[in-house]
Amino acid sequence: SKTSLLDILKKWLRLLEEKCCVYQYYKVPQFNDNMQENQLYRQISTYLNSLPCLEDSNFINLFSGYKSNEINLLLDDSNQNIIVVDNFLGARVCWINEKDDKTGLNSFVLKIRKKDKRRLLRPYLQHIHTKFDEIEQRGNEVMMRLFININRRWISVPFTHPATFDTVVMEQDLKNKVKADLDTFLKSKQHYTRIGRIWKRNYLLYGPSGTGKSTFIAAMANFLSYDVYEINLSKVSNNSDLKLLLLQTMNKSLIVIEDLDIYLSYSCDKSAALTWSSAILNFMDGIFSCCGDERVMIFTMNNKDQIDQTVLRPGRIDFHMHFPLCDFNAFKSLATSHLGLKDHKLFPQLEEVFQNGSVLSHAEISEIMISNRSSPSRALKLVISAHQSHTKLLPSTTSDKIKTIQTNIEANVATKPPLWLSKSRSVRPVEESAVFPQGLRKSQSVRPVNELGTFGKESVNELSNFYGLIRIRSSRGGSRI
Ligand SMILES: Nc1ncnc2c1ncn2[C@@H]1O[C@H](COP(=O)(O)OP(=O)(O)OP(=O)(O)O)[C@@H](O)[C@H]1O
Repeated sequence: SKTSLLDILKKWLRLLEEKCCVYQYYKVPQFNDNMQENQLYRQISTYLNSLPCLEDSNFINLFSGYKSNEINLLLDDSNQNIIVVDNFLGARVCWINEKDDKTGLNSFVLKIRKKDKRRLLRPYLQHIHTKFDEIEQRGNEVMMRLFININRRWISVPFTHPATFDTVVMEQDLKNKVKADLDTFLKSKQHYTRIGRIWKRNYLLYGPSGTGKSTFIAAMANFLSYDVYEINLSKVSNNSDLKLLLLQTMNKSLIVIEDLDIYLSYSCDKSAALTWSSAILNFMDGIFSCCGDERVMIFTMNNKDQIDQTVLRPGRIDFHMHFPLCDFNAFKSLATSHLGLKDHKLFPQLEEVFQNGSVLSHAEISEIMISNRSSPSRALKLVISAHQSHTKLLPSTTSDKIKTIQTNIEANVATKPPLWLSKSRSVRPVEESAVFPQGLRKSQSVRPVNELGTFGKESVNELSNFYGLIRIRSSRGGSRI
């Protein structure tokens, strides 16, 4: 046909042109010799992926987009010799994707006619830079990204965590302090340069599990509109991998290491803790930490007492934030947001039980409220009873939780009846003839005791159900170097 003949002709013309006309080639590797990401490579990749002519390229990946009916075309950098042809100032420029067989690293090769090079090269690269900034700007408005490490590389997914400083329940003063600290940090580029310090800020968030540390990190990211790089240390095999990961992070980002105490705690494995300490110290303020600007590093821990205190000294950690168990004020905020309660007749009683000490995390109270949304009174009673029974809800497996609570109940039932186990709000009267453990009398209003003097299957099921609703983070394991 006419078109295919035209195509063949064009192809021949191109081949002829390549033979006769001298082209200039420019290679843009993805990484430099120090394995630092070449920003130009990133800009070109983003730019090429935005070109409508991408669909004319010889090999392209198709992905479903963010919206359900959207299809995105993306360069496949695992394949080599993919050609994308662009037009700039009336000239034809050609990009070829190459992959080094030995190292497996990618690069882009720009091919332009020699006669065009003076006129085109600089304005074209400037054009790519400007387009990249525009795309990033748009992207940031639409979507931030969460990066996670797979060994020595990052992969990313859209960051869509809805937490904000308004939704995180904590002391307002502390929230304001953090906001002010971040605001000052953002405006302080010149100050940091003047005093010869790297423009970064390190935070330590510490406290029991489920008190909102990770949620607060998400709120900080949303406040700053920064991408988040979450380093999973169990996927990092040594100090240089950690450096490499740091080198590949971008400016204006949050770099997070969660549960650092697991790796640094002397009580577990002293030599591993020492190795990690040195790696983390380098990471926090070593010479490598100066690559890049405007970064906030966040470390979380359950307990900061069992680790080498040099890790926590000023300069390494600039801001310490304690996340305690849920107190009465926090409880009231959760009751408002989760149950729509501003006040309740049980609040005075709740205030009293909280005064004797908090035993539940925000996560645990949230779950009680979420699973009893249809009955706020029941949710409040469960919180009261959990405090009264002084039951720690921390064992990691459901069967352990059930065992723990049963033991607690059996030990305490005579003095502290765990009413919160009862599904019905009214307390069932105890039969005169029933046999009760530990001399329980009928005047004591507790419910689920069977003839054998133990909690029946039904009660254990209730426990299972109750605990099943509590989302406690999986046991905090992880391999070490
Ligand atoms: N202070 C809080 N304000 C609002 N919600 C909270 C708070 N703390 C916990 N939550 C709720 O509990 C869940 C778990 O909290 P989160 O993961 O932030 O706790 P954590 O302190 O990071 O726990 P861990 O130490 O186990 O990582 C969150 O999804 C959130 O819904």
